Amino acid sequence: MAKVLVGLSGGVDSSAAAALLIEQGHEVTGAFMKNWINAEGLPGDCPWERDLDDALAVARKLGIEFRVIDLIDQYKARIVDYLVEGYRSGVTPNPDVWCNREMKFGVFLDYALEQGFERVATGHYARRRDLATGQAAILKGADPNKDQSYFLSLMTQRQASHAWFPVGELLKPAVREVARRHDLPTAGKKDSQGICFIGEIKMRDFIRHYIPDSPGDIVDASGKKLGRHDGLHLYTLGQRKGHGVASPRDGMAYVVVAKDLENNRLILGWDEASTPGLYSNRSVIGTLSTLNEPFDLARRIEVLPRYRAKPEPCRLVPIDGDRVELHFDKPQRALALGQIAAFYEGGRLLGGGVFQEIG
Ligand SMILES: Nc1ncnc2c1ncn2[C@@H]1O[C@H](COP(=O)(O)OP(=O)(O)OP(=O)(O)O)[C@@H](O)[C@H]1O
Repeated sequence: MAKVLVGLSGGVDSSAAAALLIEQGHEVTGAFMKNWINAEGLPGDCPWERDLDDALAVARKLGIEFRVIDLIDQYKARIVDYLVEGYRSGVTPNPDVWCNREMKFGVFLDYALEQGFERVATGHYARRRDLATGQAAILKGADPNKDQSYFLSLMTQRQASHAWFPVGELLKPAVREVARRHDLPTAGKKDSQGICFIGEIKMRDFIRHYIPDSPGDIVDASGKKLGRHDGLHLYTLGQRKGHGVASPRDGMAYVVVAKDLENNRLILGWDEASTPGLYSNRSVIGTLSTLNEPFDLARRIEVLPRYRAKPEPCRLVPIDGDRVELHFDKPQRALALGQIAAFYEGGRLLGGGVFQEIG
């Protein structure tokens, strides 16, 4: 039996995680992290109060202690600032990955350990295993449609050793069944959308609140003007929609192939393999983080260059400290600076890093 602090988000997954731990005989406390309360009134729905009510109702139903932990300042410093800085500098940040490392298994885990808990559990779809070496490994979740191990790819061994993911062993329908069995008010609640904690606020509205528009020209590779953009930070490499330029070629879309930061120009090209800049089979990965041991470079591994991507065979070559060269077997479309690469061997998560150079 262990003393566990469960992150109750007010969703069905974390509710079921708490119920499963109780069934297994652990001493469970629930906690809601108050990270983002939309104090600045951004447009969109930020349902944190509803989520807090739901989390409290679940804890009551399960008969467990419930705490609300105010992490607003830490969330601002560790996630919001990172997000805004990333967009300001023209890269594509991934707040969900950083949130696990910095918040749920960062500040929240530190709080839990200080308070005498041995573990932090969440409703992530991932599996944790004890290795013969005494270390903890993270595997993909049992439900291939829900696997969230990608978001855990920057976690450290210390963090993983204190983590539990009870619903990761189950398929989603079975998770809802656990919630129904315990008559939890979240059993039928629909899955949340939007970025970590910011609820249903659209990323574009979020960015616009912090970074003023900076309009400029949209051009093709030859420099011919195709239209106007609102600011380079509002576009992502490979983006097909939202740039407002209709393609004159049947069945062939215009996509974002580059950002010319110096001249504030957005460059579009055809969505095909021969378009310069759109496909690449080499990149530099920085902030490399490994879960169990440094990568054995002789081994063939796979990488997810983004969430829900297909695993791609790849090879790593060390550069220095926490940087490696990543070579894909096949050229990849629209790799974006700032995004996270998650490395796997079969179903096991090896670690991850940040795209720092492409091509
Ligand atoms: N505000 C929060 N307070 C406490 N824990 C949280 C909070 N937000 C997320 N978590 C924890 O992190 C897990 C993954 O978060 P994510 O936002 O991906 O939720 P989810 O997959 O929609 O799960 P859920 O159905 O539990 O909301 C949650 O299952 C929960 O354990």
